Amino acid sequence: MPTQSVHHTPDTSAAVRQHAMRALFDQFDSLYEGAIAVDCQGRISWIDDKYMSMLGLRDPQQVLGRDIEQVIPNSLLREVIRTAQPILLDIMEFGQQSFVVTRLPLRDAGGEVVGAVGFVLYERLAHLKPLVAKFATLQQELDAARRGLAEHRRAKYTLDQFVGEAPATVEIKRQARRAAQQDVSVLLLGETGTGKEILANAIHAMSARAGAPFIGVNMAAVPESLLEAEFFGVAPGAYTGADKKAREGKFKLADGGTLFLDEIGDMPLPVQGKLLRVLQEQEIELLGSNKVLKIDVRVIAATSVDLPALVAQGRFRSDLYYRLNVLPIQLPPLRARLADLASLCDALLQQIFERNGTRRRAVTPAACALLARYPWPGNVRELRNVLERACILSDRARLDVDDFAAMLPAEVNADLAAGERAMAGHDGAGATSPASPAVRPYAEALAAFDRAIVENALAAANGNVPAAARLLGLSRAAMYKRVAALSRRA
Ligand SMILES: Nc1ncnc2c1ncn2[C@@H]1O[C@H](COP(=O)(O)OP(=O)(O)OP(=O)(O)O)[C@@H](O)[C@H]1O
Repeated sequence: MPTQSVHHTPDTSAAVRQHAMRALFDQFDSLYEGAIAVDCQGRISWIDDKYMSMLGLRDPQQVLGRDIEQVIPNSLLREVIRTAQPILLDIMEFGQQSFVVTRLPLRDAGGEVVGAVGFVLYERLAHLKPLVAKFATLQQELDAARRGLAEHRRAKYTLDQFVGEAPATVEIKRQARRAAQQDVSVLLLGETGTGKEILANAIHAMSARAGAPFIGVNMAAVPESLLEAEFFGVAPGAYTGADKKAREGKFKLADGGTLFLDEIGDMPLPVQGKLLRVLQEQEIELLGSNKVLKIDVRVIAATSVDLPALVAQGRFRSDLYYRLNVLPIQLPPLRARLADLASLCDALLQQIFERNGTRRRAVTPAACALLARYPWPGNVRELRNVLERACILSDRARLDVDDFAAMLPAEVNADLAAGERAMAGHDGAGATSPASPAVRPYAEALAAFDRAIVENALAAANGNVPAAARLLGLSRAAMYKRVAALSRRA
């Protein structure tokens, strides 16, 4: 078949184009729900009646001349002017509604962008409905994920979860309540596993910041090279080859809430300087940009090391130490509040029961007496580990002395046996005999305990230090320090 071609003169082309434009405009006029135009500075220059009624406005004078974002916060008309490019199809949120919109730049006779016009096409285009429905589902999923994340960032613990009634524990709780009422830095001091993180959570949960996030960073767990990015965030494309997207730092995530800095003694000196500046100025600078962000964060720091000693050695900045040490709270080790042992066992066994779903256990008074003879270098965390292991190894509902004996150093059991013999008068030398093998100078006995505990754990872990640290509920750093100290003493 011969192909037929139609030739148009320039005159007929222009006429067809004009006709098509008119038809398109007539069609378009009945299709859109509202239209708005802005000038080249993003100020509203025109709005039609339909858009006015969608926005609940009566008089155009209420909006004419105002910045577009003041009336339609999510408008991208300014972006259209900046790029001189249309956004042909988009979904724009307005309050609870989602509008399907199209945005076009407006040009003058010379082609210069002099403004932009936006149309709302919502629902008139039936084939967009599945897209809108999909968008609504995704939006709901995103909202749910955001709620979940916010929930996750709330404080996990309250003061009720800080178990104990010993006078020292009651005093700590009193200090925590006071700290919650004051919006100042708090420094929690205490050996590993004494409950510093629980207390930090509880202070946040009782403070005016309770509705905002509680964000924790453990200085010992983040490699030094990543700490700054972790804290302050990264600007988009800050590094070549790195994430092109911006990454929010912990300070930004904690904005309005509390930032918990665990093991602050492990913070490298350069980061200490930056932290001090942030605390003083309450603003952060994203890595890879000179953009400064205002933030409002309360810091609770914690340490298990002697910070003044680090200051004296030049490993911790004294100005930062004073800045953090506004309100210090000293958490005593478990061995100094043995009156809490029974209620701690009870609460921890309840937690283990809830988590593992096995039978609910208790500890006999005799077993509690045995546990009280152990100095607990890993404190409550170690107690929890020991109870958890006993629950795995024993079938008894009431855990007894022999359920724990194998887990504790021989010295603890020997002391108990000697004590029992002495009480029963079977050692031939009388209950108060000074020659009893169990009695020796406190420091010497403690050192022997320490050695036995570490050796015991190392043997159980086949010499693997991190595994032994886990068994004892100690941090790896704390365990390495103990092993080094023992080999120095040996
Ligand atoms: N008073 C307490 N009541 C109940 N549980 C406690 C208490 N103190 C500590 N724990 C438990 O012991 C474990 C260690 O507590 P936490 O992490 O708060 O200690 P920490 O002092 O922050 O330790 P680290 O210095 O090693 O980070 C957690 O499982 C916690 O639930």
